[in-house]
Amino acid sequence: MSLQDFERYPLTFGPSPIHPLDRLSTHLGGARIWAKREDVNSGLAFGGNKTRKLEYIVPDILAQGADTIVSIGGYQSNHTRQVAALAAHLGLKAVLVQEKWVDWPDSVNDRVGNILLSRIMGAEVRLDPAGFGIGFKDSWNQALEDVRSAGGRPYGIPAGASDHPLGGLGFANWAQEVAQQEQELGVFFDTIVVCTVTGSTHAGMIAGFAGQDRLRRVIGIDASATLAATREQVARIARSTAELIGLGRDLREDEITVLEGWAGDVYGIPVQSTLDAIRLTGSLEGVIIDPVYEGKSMAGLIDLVTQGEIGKDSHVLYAHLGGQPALNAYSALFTT
Ligand SMILES: Cc1ncc(COP(=O)(O)O)c(CNC2(C(=O)O)CC2)c1O
Repeated sequence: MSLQDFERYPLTFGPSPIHPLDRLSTHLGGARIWAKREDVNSGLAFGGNKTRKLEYIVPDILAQGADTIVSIGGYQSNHTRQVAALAAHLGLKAVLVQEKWVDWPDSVNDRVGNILLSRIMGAEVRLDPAGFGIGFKDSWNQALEDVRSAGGRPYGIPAGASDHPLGGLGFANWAQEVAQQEQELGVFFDTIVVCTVTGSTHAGMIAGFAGQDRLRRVIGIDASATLAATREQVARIARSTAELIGLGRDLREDEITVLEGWAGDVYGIPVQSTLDAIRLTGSLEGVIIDPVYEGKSMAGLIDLVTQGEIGKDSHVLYAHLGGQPALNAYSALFTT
């Protein structure tokens, strides 16, 4: 089998754009930094990395004749918002379990940003007091059972669409798309930097790039603050995806890199480096990143470039995976 053997249901406009971040690169005085923009990849409710993953899951949803998609995330989950958009697009129902993944002192957490959008798109939003975790949750299983009991035909998508058998294909395809765009741009991105939480974005990239001729580093920046669990999940999904697409060899340990240091103590709570990265990227490039995910991966990129871990001669590609709607739940951090 190869990636081309898997049906993809297009939800994106086509290849997501790649552009240089030259003011940021000059400011940091090191590698040339570029961004690949999943935050503008689709017309479905601001798109994002999950929309790419869902392209490979839709054929299975349709083949199973499901009438309701059931998924899970935190109150400000970008994933569940993208599932709501997909359900609306396909004419299906959506049941979204939104757990209290972030103990954030703002009264609007469950009323603005992503959860607001999901409600607008007609999803059934179920608030649940359970805390953060990237594994399978009882609340999700219960939601599936409830749909069945009501006579519905549910299709379950786990958190982040990561621990789904097809969850890594979207970003294995992303890796092929990057190789194509490098030809057009006349550049080679020796380093990729990506935020990692439930893992299949990063894992798909690892599997996709592993089959290419030129070696490159794919650096995951942990934003889960549950590093061991995320490292295990990335490795497991990368290996299963590599097998699905017929890589034909085992992945080496050095192909699976998840770095800690920018997640802070708990998932979903920005730390100073997160806020600094958000303001720097915003003020130098007019590019908006969020406090839960991309602000943490950009903080990692900034340190790796300024410390020379990513060399001055490198071209580093920053995966901007979306996430901006959640900023509305963190507005108290940006009052000046
Ligand atoms: C904007 C953004 N950037 C990076 C990530 C991390 O991707 P992975 O979960 O595939 O590792 C998310 C995930 N979000 C989750 C969600 O529920 O939104 C799955 C956690 C993301 O939304």
